[in-house]
Amino acid sequence: MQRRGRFITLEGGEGVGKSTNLAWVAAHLEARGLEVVRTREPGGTPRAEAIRGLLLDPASDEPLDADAELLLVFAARAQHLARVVRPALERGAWVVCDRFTDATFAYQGGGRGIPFARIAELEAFVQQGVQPDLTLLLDMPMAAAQHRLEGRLERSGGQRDRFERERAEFFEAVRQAYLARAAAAPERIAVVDADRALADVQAELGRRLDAHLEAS
Ligand SMILES: Nc1ncnc2c1ncn2[C@@H]1O[C@H](COP(=O)(O)OP(=O)(O)OP(=O)(O)O)[C@@H](O)[C@H]1O
Ligand SMILES: Cc1cn([C@H]2C[C@H](O)[C@@H](COP(=O)(O)O)O2)c(=O)[nH]c1=O
Repeated sequence: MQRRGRFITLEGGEGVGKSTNLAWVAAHLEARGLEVVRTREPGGTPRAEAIRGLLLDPASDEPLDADAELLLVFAARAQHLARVVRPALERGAWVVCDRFTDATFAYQGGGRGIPFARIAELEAFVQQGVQPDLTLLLDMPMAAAQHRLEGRLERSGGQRDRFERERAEFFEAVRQAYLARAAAAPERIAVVDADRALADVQAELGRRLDAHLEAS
Protein backbone atom coordinates (compact mmCIF):
# COMPACT_ATOMS: atom_id res chain seq x y z
CA MET A 1 0.00 0.00 0.00
CA GLN A 2 1.24 3.49 -0.87
CA ARG A 3 2.33 5.46 2.18
CA ARG A 4 0.24 8.54 2.90
CA GLY A 5 1.96 11.84 2.11
CA ARG A 6 3.07 14.36 4.69
CA PHE A 7 1.48 17.63 5.74
CA ILE A 8 3.95 20.43 6.54
CA THR A 9 2.75 23.85 7.70
CA LEU A 10 4.54 27.17 8.09
CA GLU A 11 3.27 29.46 10.79
CA GLY A 12 4.05 32.75 12.47
CA GLY A 13 2.95 36.35 12.73
CA GLU A 14 2.83 38.94 9.96
CA GLY A 15 6.07 39.52 8.05
CA VAL A 16 8.20 36.80 9.70
CA GLY A 17 9.07 35.27 6.31
CA LYS A 18 6.56 32.46 5.77
CA SER A 19 5.97 33.12 2.05
CA THR A 20 9.67 33.61 1.39
CA ASN A 21 10.53 30.33 3.09
CA LEU A 22 7.60 28.30 1.75
CA ALA A 23 9.17 28.26 -1.72
CA TRP A 24 12.49 27.23 -0.21
CA VAL A 25 10.92 24.41 1.85
CA ALA A 26 9.08 23.09 -1.22
CA ALA A 27 12.25 23.17 -3.33
CA HIS A 28 14.20 21.40 -0.56
CA LEU A 29 11.69 18.54 -0.56
CA GLU A 30 11.45 18.39 -4.36
CA ALA A 31 15.23 18.06 -4.53
CA ARG A 32 14.77 14.83 -2.56
CA GLY A 33 12.47 13.45 -5.24
CA LEU A 34 9.16 14.12 -3.48
CA GLU A 35 5.98 15.38 -5.12
CA VAL A 36 5.16 18.65 -3.36
CA VAL A 37 1.91 20.62 -3.39
CA ARG A 38 2.36 24.27 -2.33
CA THR A 39 -0.69 25.96 -0.93
CA ARG A 40 -1.94 28.45 1.64
CA GLU A 41 -4.72 29.32 4.05
CA PRO A 42 -7.09 30.93 4.01
CA GLY A 43 -7.27 29.99 0.34
CA GLY A 44 -5.80 27.31 -1.88
CA THR A 45 -8.86 26.83 -4.15
CA PRO A 46 -10.84 29.45 -6.12
CA ARG A 47 -13.77 29.44 -3.67
CA ALA A 48 -11.51 29.41 -0.61
CA GLU A 49 -9.52 32.30 -2.14
CA ALA A 50 -12.82 34.22 -2.49
CA ILE A 51 -13.39 33.70 1.25
CA ARG A 52 -9.82 34.92 1.83
CA GLY A 53 -10.78 38.10 -0.01
CA LEU A 54 -13.69 38.65 2.43
CA LEU A 55 -11.44 38.03 5.44
CA LEU A 56 -8.62 40.33 4.34
CA ASP A 57 -10.71 43.15 2.84
CA PRO A 58 -9.99 46.21 5.02
CA ALA A 59 -13.29 47.97 4.12
CA SER A 60 -14.48 49.52 7.38
CA ASP A 61 -18.12 50.20 6.50
CA GLU A 62 -19.18 46.86 8.03
CA PRO A 63 -16.96 45.44 10.78
CA LEU A 64 -16.59 41.66 10.62
CA ASP A 65 -17.95 39.89 13.70
CA ALA A 66 -15.33 37.68 15.40
CA ASP A 67 -17.55 34.56 15.23
CA ALA A 68 -18.28 35.23 11.54
CA GLU A 69 -14.51 35.54 10.99
CA LEU A 70 -13.93 32.20 12.72
CA LEU A 71 -16.61 30.45 10.65
CA LEU A 72 -15.28 31.93 7.40
CA VAL A 73 -11.80 30.63 8.24
CA PHE A 74 -13.19 27.13 8.77
CA ALA A 75 -15.45 27.30 5.70
CA ALA A 76 -12.38 28.07 3.57
CA ARG A 77 -10.51 25.27 5.35
CA ALA A 78 -13.26 22.69 4.67
CA GLN A 79 -13.12 23.52 0.95
CA HIS A 80 -9.32 23.48 0.87
CA LEU A 81 -9.14 20.14 2.67
CA ALA A 82 -11.73 18.55 0.39
CA ARG A 83 -10.31 19.83 -2.90
CA VAL A 84 -6.55 20.03 -2.33
CA VAL A 85 -5.10 18.71 0.92
CA ARG A 86 -6.83 15.33 1.36
CA PRO A 87 -6.49 14.27 -2.31
CA ALA A 88 -2.80 15.20 -2.30
CA LEU A 89 -2.06 13.33 0.94
CA GLU A 90 -4.01 10.30 -0.28
CA ARG A 91 -1.90 10.01 -3.44
CA GLY A 92 1.29 10.28 -1.36
CA ALA A 93 2.26 13.89 -2.07
CA TRP A 94 3.78 16.24 0.48
CA VAL A 95 1.61 19.28 1.14
CA VAL A 96 3.44 22.46 2.18
CA CYS A 97 0.93 25.00 3.45
CA ASP A 98 1.38 28.66 4.43
CA ARG A 99 -0.67 28.69 7.67
CA PHE A 100 -3.29 26.24 8.95
CA THR A 101 -5.27 25.75 12.16
CA ASP A 102 -2.49 26.88 14.51
CA ALA A 103 -3.17 30.29 12.94
CA THR A 104 -6.81 30.03 14.00
CA PHE A 105 -5.83 29.29 17.59
CA ALA A 106 -3.32 32.18 17.46
CA TYR A 107 -5.41 34.85 15.65
CA GLN A 108 -9.02 34.03 16.49
CA GLY A 109 -8.12 32.49 19.88
CA GLY A 110 -5.17 34.55 21.13
CA GLY A 111 -5.89 37.70 19.12
CA ARG A 112 -9.70 37.90 19.20
CA GLY A 113 -10.23 36.08 22.49
CA ILE A 114 -12.48 33.28 21.19
CA PRO A 115 -12.31 30.31 23.61
CA PHE A 116 -9.84 27.67 22.44
CA ALA A 117 -12.43 24.95 23.21
CA ARG A 118 -14.82 26.41 20.63
CA ILE A 119 -12.05 26.45 18.02
CA ALA A 120 -11.15 22.86 18.91
CA GLU A 121 -14.77 21.79 18.28
CA LEU A 122 -14.71 23.26 14.78
CA GLU A 123 -11.27 21.77 14.20
CA ALA A 124 -12.59 18.27 14.99
CA PHE A 125 -15.72 18.77 12.85
CA VAL A 126 -13.93 20.17 9.78
CA GLN A 127 -10.64 18.27 9.82
CA GLN A 128 -11.85 14.79 10.77
CA GLY A 129 -8.41 13.92 12.07
CA VAL A 130 -6.27 15.64 9.42
CA GLN A 131 -3.42 17.35 11.27
CA PRO A 132 -0.01 18.66 10.21
CA ASP A 133 2.84 16.18 10.63
CA LEU A 134 5.35 18.99 11.11
CA THR A 135 4.84 22.70 11.76
CA LEU A 136 7.67 25.17 11.30
CA LEU A 137 6.86 28.16 13.51
CA LEU A 138 8.85 31.20 12.42
CA ASP A 139 9.19 33.36 15.49
CA MET A 140 10.61 36.83 16.01
CA PRO A 141 9.83 39.98 17.99
CA MET A 142 6.78 41.75 16.62
CA ALA A 143 8.49 45.13 16.10
CA ALA A 144 11.19 43.63 13.88
CA ALA A 145 8.61 41.71 11.84
CA GLN A 146 6.56 44.90 11.41
CA HIS A 147 9.68 46.60 10.08
CA ARG A 148 10.06 43.86 7.45
CA LEU A 149 6.40 44.14 6.55
CA GLU A 150 6.72 47.90 6.06
CA GLY A 151 9.72 47.34 3.78
CA ARG A 152 7.71 44.86 1.69
CA LEU A 153 4.71 47.23 1.49
CA GLU A 154 6.95 50.13 0.44
CA ARG A 155 8.54 48.07 -2.31
CA SER A 156 5.25 46.66 -3.60
CA GLY A 157 3.17 49.82 -3.11
CA GLY A 158 0.62 47.53 -1.44
CA GLN A 159 -1.83 48.38 1.34
CA ARG A 160 -2.19 46.77 4.74
CA ASP A 161 -4.96 44.15 4.83
CA ARG A 162 -7.59 43.89 7.59
CA PHE A 163 -5.35 41.83 9.90
CA GLU A 164 -2.21 43.85 9.22
CA ARG A 165 -4.11 46.94 10.50
CA GLU A 166 -4.53 45.45 13.97
CA ARG A 167 -2.95 46.97 17.08
CA ALA A 168 0.41 45.93 18.55
CA GLU A 169 -1.35 44.17 21.47
CA PHE A 170 -3.20 41.94 19.02
CA PHE A 171 0.04 40.83 17.34
CA GLU A 172 1.71 40.23 20.71
CA ALA A 173 -1.24 38.07 21.80
CA VAL A 174 -0.99 36.15 18.50
CA ARG A 175 2.72 35.54 19.06
CA GLN A 176 2.21 34.34 22.65
CA ALA A 177 -0.60 31.99 21.58
CA TYR A 178 1.66 30.47 18.91
CA LEU A 179 4.48 29.99 21.43
CA ALA A 180 2.09 28.40 23.94
CA ARG A 181 0.93 25.91 21.29
CA ALA A 182 4.54 25.08 20.44
CA ALA A 183 5.34 24.51 24.11
CA ALA A 184 2.34 22.16 24.37
CA ALA A 185 3.24 20.15 21.23
CA PRO A 186 7.05 20.19 20.88
CA GLU A 187 7.01 16.89 18.93
CA ARG A 188 5.07 18.58 16.09
CA ILE A 189 5.87 22.29 16.28
CA ALA A 190 9.47 23.40 15.75
CA VAL A 191 10.13 26.99 16.78
CA VAL A 192 12.61 28.58 14.36
CA ASP A 193 14.24 31.90 15.23
CA ALA A 194 13.31 34.00 12.17
CA ASP A 195 15.19 37.11 13.32
CA ARG A 196 18.36 36.06 11.49
CA ALA A 197 19.86 36.26 8.03
CA LEU A 198 17.74 34.31 5.54
CA ALA A 199 20.54 31.80 4.91
CA ASP A 200 20.67 30.95 8.63
CA VAL A 201 16.90 30.58 8.87
CA GLN A 202 16.91 28.28 5.85
CA ALA A 203 19.82 26.20 7.16
CA GLU A 204 17.75 25.47 10.27
CA LEU A 205 14.61 24.75 8.24
CA GLY A 206 16.65 22.27 6.19
CA ARG A 207 17.88 20.53 9.34
CA ARG A 208 14.35 20.28 10.73
CA LEU A 209 13.00 18.88 7.44
CA ASP A 210 15.82 16.37 7.07
CA ALA A 211 15.28 15.15 10.64
CA HIS A 212 11.60 14.69 9.84
CA LEU A 213 12.42 12.83 6.62
CA GLU A 214 14.80 10.50 8.43
CA ALA A 215 12.18 9.77 11.07
CA SER A 216 9.47 9.10 8.43
N1 LIG B 1 15.48 36.34 7.20
C1 LIG B 1 15.11 37.49 6.59
N2 LIG B 1 15.88 38.58 6.70
C2 LIG B 1 15.50 39.76 6.13
N3 LIG B 1 14.37 39.94 5.42
C3 LIG B 1 13.56 38.87 5.29
C4 LIG B 1 13.87 37.60 5.84
N4 LIG B 1 12.87 36.75 5.55
C5 LIG B 1 11.98 37.44 4.84
N5 LIG B 1 12.38 38.73 4.66
C6 LIG B 1 11.67 39.82 3.97
O1 LIG B 1 10.64 40.24 4.88
C7 LIG B 1 9.47 40.59 4.16
C8 LIG B 1 8.33 39.71 4.68
O2 LIG B 1 8.55 38.37 4.26
P1 LIG B 1 7.36 37.43 3.81
O3 LIG B 1 6.47 38.18 2.88
O4 LIG B 1 7.95 36.16 3.35
O5 LIG B 1 6.64 37.25 5.22
P2 LIG B 1 5.26 36.53 5.56
O6 LIG B 1 5.47 35.93 6.90
O7 LIG B 1 4.84 35.65 4.46
O8 LIG B 1 4.30 37.78 5.65
P3 LIG B 1 2.69 37.79 5.72
O9 LIG B 1 2.33 37.29 7.07
O10 LIG B 1 2.31 39.21 5.53
O11 LIG B 1 2.19 36.90 4.62
C9 LIG B 1 9.77 40.36 2.68
O12 LIG B 1 10.12 41.62 2.13
C10 LIG B 1 10.96 39.40 2.69
O13 LIG B 1 11.79 39.58 1.57
C1 LIG C 1 -5.17 30.56 8.33
C2 LIG C 1 -5.59 31.77 9.10
C3 LIG C 1 -5.16 33.03 8.75
N1 LIG C 1 -5.54 34.10 9.46
C4 LIG C 1 -5.05 35.43 9.06
C5 LIG C 1 -3.61 35.66 9.34
C6 LIG C 1 -3.15 36.60 8.26
O1 LIG C 1 -3.28 37.92 8.73
C7 LIG C 1 -4.14 36.37 7.13
C8 LIG C 1 -3.55 35.63 5.97
O2 LIG C 1 -2.63 36.40 5.30
P1 LIG C 1 -1.04 36.02 5.19
O3 LIG C 1 -0.68 36.53 3.84
O4 LIG C 1 -0.89 34.56 5.34
O5 LIG C 1 -0.35 36.75 6.29
O6 LIG C 1 -5.20 35.58 7.67
C9 LIG C 1 -6.37 33.97 10.54
O7 LIG C 1 -6.73 34.97 11.17
N2 LIG C 1 -6.78 32.73 10.91
C10 LIG C 1 -6.44 31.62 10.22
O8 LIG C 1 -6.83 30.49 10.60
